[in-house]
Amino acid sequence: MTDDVLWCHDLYRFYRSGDEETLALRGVSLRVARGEVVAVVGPSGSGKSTLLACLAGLDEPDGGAVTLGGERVSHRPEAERARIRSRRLGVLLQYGNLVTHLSVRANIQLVQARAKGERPAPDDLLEQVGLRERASALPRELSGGELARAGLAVALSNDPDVLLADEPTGELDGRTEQVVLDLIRARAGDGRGVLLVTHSPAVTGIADRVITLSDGRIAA
Ligand SMILES: Nc1ncnc2c1ncn2[C@@H]1O[C@H](COP(=O)(O)OP(=O)(O)OP(=O)(O)O)[C@@H](O)[C@H]1O
Repeated sequence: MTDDVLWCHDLYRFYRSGDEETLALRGVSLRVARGEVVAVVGPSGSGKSTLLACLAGLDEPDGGAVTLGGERVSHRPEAERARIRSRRLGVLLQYGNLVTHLSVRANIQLVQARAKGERPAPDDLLEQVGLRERASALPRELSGGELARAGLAVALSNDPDVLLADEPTGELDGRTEQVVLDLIRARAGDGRGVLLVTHSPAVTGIADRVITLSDGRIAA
């Protein structure tokens, strides 16, 4: 029994277009232990988003394996990957994880309808991110900072073992950034884990470990 809440071994991902082949991941292995926040940094094009998508089971690696909370997600049919994601994973993506025609509260309820087990009350989640008053708002009615916090509430609404986030603080002002970072850091308590992809020193500042990707590999 491993203590790792997220684990990947020897991940490879190739992209082909015509005769061109890009090796986006070249044998990436990493682990996130329970209670740990890990940040992944690296220059543009180094493979960070590809790695995040493979870890989330949103993309299928060409080689290697991924496990989430001890369950293998790689090399499984999409329906099974979706089931594991809905129970174990929260994903916060740079370009939003909200359904545009649903209110913030309805977005949370949508994720919760697919998840099993203990689920936090939507209004409690919104209270935590300081958006209780905006529960009925549509995503387009929110400011950038409110949208980031709503995205975090949605990512946490299935009470996930693992939170994966791509540039979670984007363009936020300093105060909102701190609120979001405090919530993410707190998320790694209770035996859960967080993996963040970022360019921001403020974000790497909350990490227990920082991993550098370079040209699809983990740099020494
Ligand atoms: N769908 C795709 N088809 C072809 N090549 C792709 C595709 N997605 C990514 N790539 C290539 O794979 C490599 C890794 O891209 P990726 O988006 O993972 O990097 P990144 O580190 O997240 O970059 P950034 O910091 O700019 O977001 C790049 O060379 C990119 O051009």
